[in-house]
Amino acid sequence: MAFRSPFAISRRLLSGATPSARPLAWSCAAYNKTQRSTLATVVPPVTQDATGSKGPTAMVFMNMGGPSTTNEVEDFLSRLFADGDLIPLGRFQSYIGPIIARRRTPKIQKQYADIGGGSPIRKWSEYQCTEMCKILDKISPETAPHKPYVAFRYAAPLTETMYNQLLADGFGNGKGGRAVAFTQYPQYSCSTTGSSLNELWKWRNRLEGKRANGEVDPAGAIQWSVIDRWPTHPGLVEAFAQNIEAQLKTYPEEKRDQVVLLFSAHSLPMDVVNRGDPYPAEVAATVHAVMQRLKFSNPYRLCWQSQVGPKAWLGAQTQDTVMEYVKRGQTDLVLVPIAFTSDHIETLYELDLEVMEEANSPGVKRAESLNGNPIFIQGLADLAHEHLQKGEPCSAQMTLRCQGCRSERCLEQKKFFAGEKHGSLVM
Ligand SMILES: C=CC1=C(C)c2cc3[nH]c(cc4nc(cc5[nH]c(cc1n2)c(C)c5CCC(=O)O)C(CCC(=O)O)=C4C)c(C)c3C=C
Ligand code: FES
Ligand SMILES: [Fe+2]
Repeated sequence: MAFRSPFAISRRLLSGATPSARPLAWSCAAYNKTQRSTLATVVPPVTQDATGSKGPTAMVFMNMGGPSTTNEVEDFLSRLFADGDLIPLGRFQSYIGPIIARRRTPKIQKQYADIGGGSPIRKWSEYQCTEMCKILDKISPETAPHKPYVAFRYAAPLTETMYNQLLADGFGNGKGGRAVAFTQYPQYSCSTTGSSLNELWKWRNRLEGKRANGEVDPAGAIQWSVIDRWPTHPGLVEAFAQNIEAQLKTYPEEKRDQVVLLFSAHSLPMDVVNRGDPYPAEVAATVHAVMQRLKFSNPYRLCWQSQVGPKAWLGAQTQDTVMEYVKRGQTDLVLVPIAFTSDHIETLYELDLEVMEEANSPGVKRAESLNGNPIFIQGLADLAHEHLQKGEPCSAQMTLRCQGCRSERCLEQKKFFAGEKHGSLVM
């Protein structure tokens, strides 16, 4: 079965929205024609070739994704509400999920319409991954060429599509090859990165297991490793810090150091927090590292946004925080989205339209998202390079399940990605 490159599909949808004037090598039709057919036969196992390279290496960016057009909103929400790792609805998930998704669709469609007709996450993910791979080819020739892939959890290109593409491109299928699952959530949550890894593990077993009566033959299978978290990586911290500094410069010098920095992250339901999810602590670690880099120049707080439904969620909420400080007379505030690496509905709609409008004060501003920031993309390449050189399957943190976790899926997935070396430690 022939699969179109997920990147080629995106170019059609976004029609010229790619933020680079240069052509994206991996999405170029000519490149696909020549390179893919070659790749399909020559992907070597992870032994060094005559040039000294152990490549090609597939670099797979994992994220939740978003609807590129308003027509995709219902499918996006249906997948999201079908995900028991994100929204556990018990035995009736497959019935209740689609009902909630359908009822929520018009409201969310309107929000995407208001931010320009769709989520920019696909455009940015493809750009960031492609640019990172170009840098990696230069700084890590021993694992070159690096091939960019994107695997989204709830929107195209889905994990299944990406995996089929990997196989079509000559990875796996008895030929081995190395692939890195690189989460684009800097801070680990079982509801985000954990869910993406569960999905990747599922499709690995389904698609590679086809070869030998459902059993995956490890000899010729893709060799996976995982970049599972990077909350304090210097490239991430530097990019955030520079964006904050740029926004602070827009205030008059005499009151610049009195501007309050409000770091804002997507909230988590309290039952997920109490289960022991690592995300709140890792978000706090990012905030602290950024403030350390800024030499604690300004007062700051961390607050939480985008709670959905009637459950208790981690607070204080971003909107309440802004309104409370404005009410107290603190009208110079810089909002800093700290848990996502590109713009999305939470920044473009919730912060820029809802929060800013309600605050109704010119002193309330937002730091730019990382998007195509070259410092950030260089940071991604450095991080990937460090990972490739280390040769570890994942971080030590991956071997621990949450204290309250009862999920067999989490257990098996973690054992798999922790690999031979650390798999026995998973508990
Ligand atoms: C680090 C980021 C995120 C965490 C943690 C997270 C947890 C989480 N989210 C929901 C429910 C929904 N999230 C929705 C959209 C959405 N979520 C994030 C990020 C995180 N979510 C983003 C970036 C987006 C928007 C994507 C885009 O296209 O811009 C939605 C859909 C929108 C809506 O219906 O309001 C839901 C639902 C839960 C329950 C949860 C933790 C368990
Ligand atoms: S819920 Fe955290 S490891 Fe399973
Ligand atoms: Fe969310």
